[in-house]
Amino acid sequence: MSGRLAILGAGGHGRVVADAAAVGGWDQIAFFDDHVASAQGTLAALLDSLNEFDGVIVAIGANRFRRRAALHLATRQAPMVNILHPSAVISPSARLGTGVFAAPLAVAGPNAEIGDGAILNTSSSVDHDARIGHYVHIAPGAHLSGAVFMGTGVWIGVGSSVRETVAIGDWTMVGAGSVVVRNLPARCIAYGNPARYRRDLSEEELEC
Ligand SMILES: CC(=O)SCCNC(=O)CCNC(=O)[C@H](O)C(C)(C)COP(=O)(O)OP(=O)(O)OC[C@H]1O[C@@H](n2cnc3c(N)ncnc32)[C@H](O)[C@@H]1OP(=O)(O)O
Repeated sequence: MSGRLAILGAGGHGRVVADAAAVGGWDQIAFFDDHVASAQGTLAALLDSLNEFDGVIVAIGANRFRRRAALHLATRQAPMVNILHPSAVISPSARLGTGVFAAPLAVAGPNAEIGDGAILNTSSSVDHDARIGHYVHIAPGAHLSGAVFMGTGVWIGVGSSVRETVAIGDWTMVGAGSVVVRNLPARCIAYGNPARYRRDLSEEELEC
């Protein structure tokens, strides 16, 4: 894919997405961010200049903020695209939503379903028949076995693994290095080996 790409989010994750986009052939890349002075402009500026871009992706690591921004852009018919690093291995039978990012060495297996705005971060894997909801983040080095189910906005911490067929409810955060062997409810924090429910997410955490 070549052309002009707008990335909303000029932080560390945005730069990872930009690297993948450049390797993948996008030749002009502009950052937009409300909080980074070096960005070309704010979200408002991006909304005003959408017709200058061939593609737009939201590169905000926090799942709720990424979702909010993507839904806002969708109301303005932004040309949302997926950025898949050329070293990512996506099965031909996997189904990807829009605004998906697959980092270097990420894998999505046969018949996997990856929701809008999901992040498959560096060297993570999502195996066959898994269903990954919208705005999920699979952090670097996390591995999901076959036929797992992740609700909207789930966060799987760096280096974690999830046993086959396990289901995790919306917005739940699984801590770094966890081993998930049982289903987890929505809107909670869980971690450890085996991963256990620790507490519910606070209203404040659910807002960020
Ligand atoms: C490219 C990128 O960088 S992507 C980013 C990748 N980063 C991640 O995946 C990080 C995921 N986040 C975590 O693991 C966090 O520790 C969370 C969300 C699980 C918990 O965060 P908090 O609620 O703030 O917990 P906090 O740091 O206060 O720790 C509370 C206790 O839990 C323990 N704890 C926290 N996380 C873990 C974990 N993953 N495994 C085991 N114990 C943990 C702490 O040691 C502490 O124990 P103590 O009370 O005995 O001292």
